[in-house]
Amino acid sequence: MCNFQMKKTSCFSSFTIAAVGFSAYYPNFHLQLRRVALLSLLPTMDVARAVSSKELPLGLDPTMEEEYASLSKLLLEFTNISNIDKAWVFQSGTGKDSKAMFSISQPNLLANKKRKFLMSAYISKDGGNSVTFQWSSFPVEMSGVSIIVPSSSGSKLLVVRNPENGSPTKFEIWGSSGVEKEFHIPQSVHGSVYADGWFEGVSWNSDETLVAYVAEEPSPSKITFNSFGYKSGGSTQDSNNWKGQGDWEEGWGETYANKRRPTVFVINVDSGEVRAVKGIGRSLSAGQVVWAPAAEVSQQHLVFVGWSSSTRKLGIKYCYNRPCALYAIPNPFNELEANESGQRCNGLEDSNLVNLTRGISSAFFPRFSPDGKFLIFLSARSSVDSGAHSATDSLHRVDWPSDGKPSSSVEIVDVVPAVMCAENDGCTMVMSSMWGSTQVILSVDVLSGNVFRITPHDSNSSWNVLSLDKDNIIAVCSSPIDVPQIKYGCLLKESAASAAWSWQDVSSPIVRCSKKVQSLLLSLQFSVLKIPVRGTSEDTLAGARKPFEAIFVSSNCKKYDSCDPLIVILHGGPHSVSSTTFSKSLAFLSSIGYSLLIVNYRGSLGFGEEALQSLPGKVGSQDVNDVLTALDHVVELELADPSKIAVLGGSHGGFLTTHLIGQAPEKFVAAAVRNPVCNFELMVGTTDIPDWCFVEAYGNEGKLSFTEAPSKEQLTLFYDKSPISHLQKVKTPTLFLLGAQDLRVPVSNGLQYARALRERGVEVKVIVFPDDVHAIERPQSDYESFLNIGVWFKKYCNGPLTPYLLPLISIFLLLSPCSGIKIKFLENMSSIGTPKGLLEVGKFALYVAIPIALMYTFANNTKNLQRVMGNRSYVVYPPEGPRPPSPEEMREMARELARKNSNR
Ligand SMILES: CC(=O)N[C@@H](C)C(=O)N[C@@H](C)C(=O)O
Repeated sequence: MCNFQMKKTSCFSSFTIAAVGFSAYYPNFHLQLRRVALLSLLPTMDVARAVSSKELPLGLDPTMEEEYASLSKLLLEFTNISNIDKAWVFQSGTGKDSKAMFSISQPNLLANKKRKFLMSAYISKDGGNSVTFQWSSFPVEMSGVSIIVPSSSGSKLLVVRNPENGSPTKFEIWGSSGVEKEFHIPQSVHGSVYADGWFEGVSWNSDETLVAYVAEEPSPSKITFNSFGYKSGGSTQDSNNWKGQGDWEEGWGETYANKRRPTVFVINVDSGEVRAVKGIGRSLSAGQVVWAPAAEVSQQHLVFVGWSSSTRKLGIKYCYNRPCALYAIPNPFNELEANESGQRCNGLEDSNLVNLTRGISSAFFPRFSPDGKFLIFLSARSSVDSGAHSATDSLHRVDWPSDGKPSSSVEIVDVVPAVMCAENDGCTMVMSSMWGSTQVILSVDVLSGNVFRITPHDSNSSWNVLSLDKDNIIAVCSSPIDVPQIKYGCLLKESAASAAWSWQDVSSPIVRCSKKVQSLLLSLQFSVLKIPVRGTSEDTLAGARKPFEAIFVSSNCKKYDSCDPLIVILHGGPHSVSSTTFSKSLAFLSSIGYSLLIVNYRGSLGFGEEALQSLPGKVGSQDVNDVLTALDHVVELELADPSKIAVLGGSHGGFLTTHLIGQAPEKFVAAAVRNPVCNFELMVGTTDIPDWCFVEAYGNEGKLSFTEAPSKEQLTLFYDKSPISHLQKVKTPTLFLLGAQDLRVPVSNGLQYARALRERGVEVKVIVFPDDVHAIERPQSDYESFLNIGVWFKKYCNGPLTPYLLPLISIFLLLSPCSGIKIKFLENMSSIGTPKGLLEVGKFALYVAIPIALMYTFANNTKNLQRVMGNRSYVVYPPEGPRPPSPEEMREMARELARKNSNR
């Protein structure tokens, strides 16, 4: 097994490779007072507000206040669950045992930041395949830390603290007994170190004396004015002068507002000297830097990814379709070559800069094999060439020259090409990757391209690599109903073809949840449903005819005769995927009495390129129909009650949600959207990715017709394909959650649609988060969003009166109208043998039977009982009566249904 590590998301689609120091680090949030602008557009609420405006805060629905309070408590318990972000393993001197360090995060709601901490464990092996983890007693908080990266020997730890308010960036070098060195790098040298998970790259060289990293270039000097006008030469700012703005410079869009160009620096960790890597022209944004192997340290090169931007920089977040290449450049501490570079290039590209991947439109996540023989990288060329923002990635290899001197004529070998049509033959992919709706761990032989799925084939849970411990794997496994669990995987047989892995549960104190959350999760079940495609045409390629998937989460203590309300959940992109990974917010929704139908409609990642590419040009129809097909499927299986269906989606998922309430207005009792795309025509002129509107609306030819100045005809098509064109039919009450700083789907899209619904008298509630971007994931905003989603759906799916209705009707029937019948019945007792008497007996039986049946249904419906009596405590009653269908039974029912459908 190759002992270098790669991981994450979607081998059919987008792999990412996580080596040391490269993963989802959360930017250092600034402490802010929460300012949530809440704009209620609900006309019917005005009366209620008039009554209780003194007592209730703005936007709180008086009829739902109790619900709001109880759900807010439960949501806190879900929110507090920790997340394992990364792990590193260090070998002990004896080589037998090892030590692991885990980086963990947890929302800190009061500070509105992520709390980050480290937890260590000593791993001892018993000689067989069994391991024991001895954990440190407490985690250690890393406050104000942007990045931590241990050196490969594990003897040094780099800690980077990014500046707030223009102060210097702090670099700390820690040893086992404390801080050994601390360096402050002023803004005149560079700005913040990139810690975004994309441009980000931090790499120790082999003798652990230098660290290469990516940071914002220093601010350019600005034009100065004083009371005489323009002042040539500039000066520091004081009360006698002021700085002009100068030219506006394009940025990389969403989440990169106000970030300066990423470029490469190297710091000497002994002296603290920092050198910018010379020779990278201004038209290149650089990221993901790593050291290349070399026979001598003085000859070392750096390899990095360069994104060229001679024209407009289009948004790069979630967009793998931006062309990029791998470059090699000499180490700036190699005096001779660096000085020559500096003199030669003068800010332009240098002849020492070698483009290693000329023959391919995309190359990123470079990693070297431990023996230094291979450079492995990913390519999103399917995305670049088609224009789809994310598509099926491929894996490539370059044989690194033995003299360590890179050349642009290296041959690029395809190790794992993009998968066109997903097959179920068991071993198609690489590393940690999406496999349909589940994330699996795969191993690949980079020479032969052989790929093995090494996580259990019968597991519907999602698995992710955290770190390698020599040839063993530390992984994390979770599902919609199981919080993340650490697993330790050992290779049982070396023979690659029959590679078998044993996976051991590692007990850990990290991901603990409250007893209440545990008991709620125990009452849930989930399965992955295969949904047969409806309405294909002759042009539909094989990969787009295959069933797509939906994850179905439901209560396991429910009876056949009643269904919980269902929330249809729709991911964005559209080329992303909802996996079976644990999600705190979705687990919260399923725990408060909803079934979830999480649809991976065609176009999602993880199902092969043909299925994915079937969507561009057909958004608003093919994806909408897939969702309706999935919905009909669960209704036919009697897993959902068609009168209690809500829908929730963000971004493109919000596009689908608003399309669904317009195109199928009878089907949904409530909807909630997060930064929804409601109007392409408006979006195309305001978003950071106008090319996305062209590709999704027109299909792949949209890549060619993309222009910054759309024609009247193009704008008309954009309107016609948008949810706003179905607005007149909408009647579903809809909750809008909007981030005011969203550059991807600017807030105007959601606001325009919400205002138009209000104008038509549809119930609408809008919450705008003033400091949030597209993802609305700052802790307080995320919390308030899902609390409101829970309450909104409660209000419309099972409003406060619903659970009381059955017993009320029963009592009414038993007591009032029945009395007359009872008297008549008694009066007619004498004539019981006559037809008239028999009629009265019949009527009497009916009037008694109906309420008794209603009461019986009500009493048997443990969920209703729970809602009436247990809303505050969330007691889960043990199941009574027949068991609900198990996931396997559900699958069998689905197969049966598919057989019936195909016979029709
Ligand atoms: C490419 C992209 O950002 N598309 C948006 C419209 C979108 O749907 N975004 C996804 C990634 C989201 O979930 O926010």
